[in-house]
Amino acid sequence: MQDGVIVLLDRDREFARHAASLLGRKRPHAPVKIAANAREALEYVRDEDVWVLVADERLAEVGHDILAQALAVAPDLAVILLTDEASLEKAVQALRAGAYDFLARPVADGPLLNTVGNALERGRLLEENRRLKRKLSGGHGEQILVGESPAMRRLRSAVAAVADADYGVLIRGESGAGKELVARAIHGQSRRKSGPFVAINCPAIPEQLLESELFGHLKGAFTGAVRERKGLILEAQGGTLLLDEIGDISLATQTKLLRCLQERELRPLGGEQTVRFDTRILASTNQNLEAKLADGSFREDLFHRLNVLSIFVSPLRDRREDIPILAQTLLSAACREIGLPVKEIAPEVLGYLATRQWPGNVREMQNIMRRLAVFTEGETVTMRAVRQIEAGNGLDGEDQGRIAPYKEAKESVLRHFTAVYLRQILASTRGNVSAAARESGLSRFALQELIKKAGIRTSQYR
Ligand SMILES: Nc1ncnc2c1ncn2[C@@H]1O[C@H](COP(=O)(O)OP(=O)(O)OP(=O)(O)O)[C@@H](O)[C@H]1O
Repeated sequence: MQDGVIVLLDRDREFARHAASLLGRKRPHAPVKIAANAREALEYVRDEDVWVLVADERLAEVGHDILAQALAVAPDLAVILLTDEASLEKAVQALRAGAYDFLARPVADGPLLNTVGNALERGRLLEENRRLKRKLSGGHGEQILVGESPAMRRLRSAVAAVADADYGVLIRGESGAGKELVARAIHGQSRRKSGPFVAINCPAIPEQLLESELFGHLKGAFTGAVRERKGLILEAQGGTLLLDEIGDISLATQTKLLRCLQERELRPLGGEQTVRFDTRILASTNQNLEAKLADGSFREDLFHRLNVLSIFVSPLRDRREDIPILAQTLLSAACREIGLPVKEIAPEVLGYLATRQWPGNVREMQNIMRRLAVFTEGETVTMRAVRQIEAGNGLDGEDQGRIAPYKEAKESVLRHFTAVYLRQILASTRGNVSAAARESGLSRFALQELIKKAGIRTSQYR
């Protein structure tokens, strides 16, 4: 993988040329540019993915001006100042002004290579950091309950009312209606908000493992327990645990859960000692628990423990006025998730979505918006795109039902893939083609050709 650019700006042209050739040989992953003056250096910083600027402090004209200007454009830039004398005062001045380091003349090859090498290493770490951040964004961090229908307003008031009570809350509603989001909102508005929020989807865990997931186990507690495990109730210590889809847990686990909720302490599998915990337990279900109470498959005493307070999340069909704002919010989030510019939804699409059936509720809408974000070519989502998506075809589906010849179908897939890929990478490098070339492993020229062919304007991403 290539590093970012190194820019050299020195009044001593001879030294600049020597430094460029030395760095070119010893730090071959970083392109080196010699700037003729401060203005040109700043242009490089603005237009290219510059990681390191080695600048003559005297060329900076008025003191550290170039430093301030360069850092204003690229706050992560490492500026190495070349000073005329090695004095503590100089060093302190430069570092205070935001320089990464300084080198006193005459600059020997060793210190130059070391200092620039360290700055490049820092650039790599920053880049990696940005990459991880991009990956992580789109998590549940700032999600809020969107919607202005009376049902949604009532839901938000209910969340606010129960948030601080610290009792159990049973959150009911159809699948995909937003029960987990409500649980997160309760946690986020409670005094436990700085503690962890943990959710466990109970039916997804095999019955014999659920107890150890919840209460933890000691090493050797059962075959396969090769090391001690804490259990989710303790992992959510100081915070909130959501038991998602509580309806189907076995009577044995129900009994253990009830005891632990009553005593506020638990005993890990294979352990003798009990451990006290301070975790708020919320539960959700899309089932008719009353019917389960009646046929004895759910314990009444546990039901009352979990259901001290109860919140109902209505299905999307009962709050259709929320559909347009939800659709736009979910589409924007999906675009951000994959690093594309935010798209708009055409009015006739909003009209259609508002009348459509939503058996999978908000989750179904989220899936559709994610697909539309990827497969919509322009800035606006049209009915044509929606029809393609709903026909289970994210591609050029003008002739539904027709099987295209292999070559044509492959090209169509490739064209879509390339367009999505280019948009994604340009968004992540904010339209910087050199950085995009580096990240993609393509040459700048090849990338530029692809961009041209796809009819994408890079300026749109700056
Ligand atoms: N009012 C809302 N505003 C914004 N996003 C929402 C809203 N309701 C649901 N979502 C989003 O829709 C998706 C499905 O919601 P969630 O997982 O909370 O549903 P659920 O009822 O817990 O589903 P399940 O019963 O299948 O577990 C989530 O990504 C959630 O963030």
